[in-house]
Amino acid sequence: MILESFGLEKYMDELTDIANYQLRIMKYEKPKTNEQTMMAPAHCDQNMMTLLYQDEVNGLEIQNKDGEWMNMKLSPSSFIVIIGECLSVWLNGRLSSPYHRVMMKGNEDRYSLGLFSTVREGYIVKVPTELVDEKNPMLFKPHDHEEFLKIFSSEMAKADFKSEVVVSRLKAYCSV
Ligand SMILES: O=C(O)CCC(=O)C(=O)O
Ligand SMILES: [Fe+2]
Repeated sequence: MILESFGLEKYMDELTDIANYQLRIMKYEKPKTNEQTMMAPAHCDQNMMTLLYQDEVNGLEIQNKDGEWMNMKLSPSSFIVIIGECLSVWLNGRLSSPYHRVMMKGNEDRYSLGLFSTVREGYIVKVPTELVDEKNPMLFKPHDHEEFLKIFSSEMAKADFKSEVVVSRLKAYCSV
């Protein structure tokens, strides 16, 4: 759908071939106090795309363009699709990657299921020429996403993750 909307259908096979998937089940234990508690700090996903499912215990919040946090109250049969920074870069910034976090209140544990798609090692993520013209200069240099992730995870391992703002790391890494 995204590729079609930008007239980039010819990249479908290439993006399918180079995709790597990781399925993760995440458990968030109920907060220890009655206060609204941040269980996953605000961040943008660094991968291509995330397909997310949360159980009846809500908690996912997405920031809108006005900077307000919106609680995603999804029906139990809904999935949410999150554009990752890597896809945003590949699209030369045409779509942005939403800033999101997990906030919880109450006395129930929360489970979510995420299918994270990324690109395989050695693949150079490069903005398609179709998205670059005089009005739309190339915003990002080609980059090896695995190389970026290695640097990113070592930075994250050293950082105090709870207070770290994980946003636009990739864009800073490969901006022109
Ligand atoms: O559990 C959730 O709803 C969100 C998890 C998330 O944002 C992530 O793992 O990147
Ligand atoms: Fe995320």
